[in-house]
Amino acid sequence: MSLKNTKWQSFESQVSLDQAAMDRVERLAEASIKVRGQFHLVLAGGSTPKNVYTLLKNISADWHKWQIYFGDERCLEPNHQERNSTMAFEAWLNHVDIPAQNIHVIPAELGPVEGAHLYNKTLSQLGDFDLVLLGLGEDAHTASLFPGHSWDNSLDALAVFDAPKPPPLRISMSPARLSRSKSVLFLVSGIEKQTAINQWKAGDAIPASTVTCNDGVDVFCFNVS
Ligand SMILES: O=C1O[C@H](COP(=O)(O)O)[C@@H](O)[C@H](O)[C@H]1O
Repeated sequence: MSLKNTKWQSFESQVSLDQAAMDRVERLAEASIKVRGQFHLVLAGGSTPKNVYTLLKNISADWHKWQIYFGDERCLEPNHQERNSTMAFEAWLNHVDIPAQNIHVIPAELGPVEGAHLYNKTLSQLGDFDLVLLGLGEDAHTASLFPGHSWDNSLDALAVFDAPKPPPLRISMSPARLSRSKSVLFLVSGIEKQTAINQWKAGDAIPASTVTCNDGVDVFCFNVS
């Protein structure tokens, strides 16, 4: 995507980044619920968003109007500690009143092919998201879109077989599906991600830069510049 359309914001501390991200989610939820009666949010996995999710469990929100999706999942048993959904449930979703049927977990325990097939069915009935949260790996991957892989952008959910970061079997939303959102927000913390940020800012074709948004992609950074 055009770098001009990427809005970089640096924070002085992890706490201030987490607070700003929580505020952004809360504000967009209120706005979406006001306009369309619902808020469709895609969650990032990994470790970076965990504090934001922990903060979100304490806000006051119209939880029944939230719909939750996952940008990617690792093909492991339900409740496995390495699953992205397990982290989100433990940090946040188990503690608020979002109805279970509004939380659309990727059925990754079925394996990449069957799981992606079923998640494609879930997503095919759906319009655009209101907010997509994403992270950035040291190798510049986002969701489970890894450098050197190719993606079928005609699909919403993709089977991933050879992720270089364990586990190798995963399911990911495609760049096209992640780009179907009113807002996109990346959360990036840690000096180990500096190389990936340099590549992104240099305009290299990295997975993170395949996700676009009409209103521009926001990138919240701490400890990278
Ligand atoms: O494996 C994954 O990694 C990325 C980055 O994770 P982080 O621990 O560096 O924050 C994450 O965005 C993705 O959802 C996850 O599956």
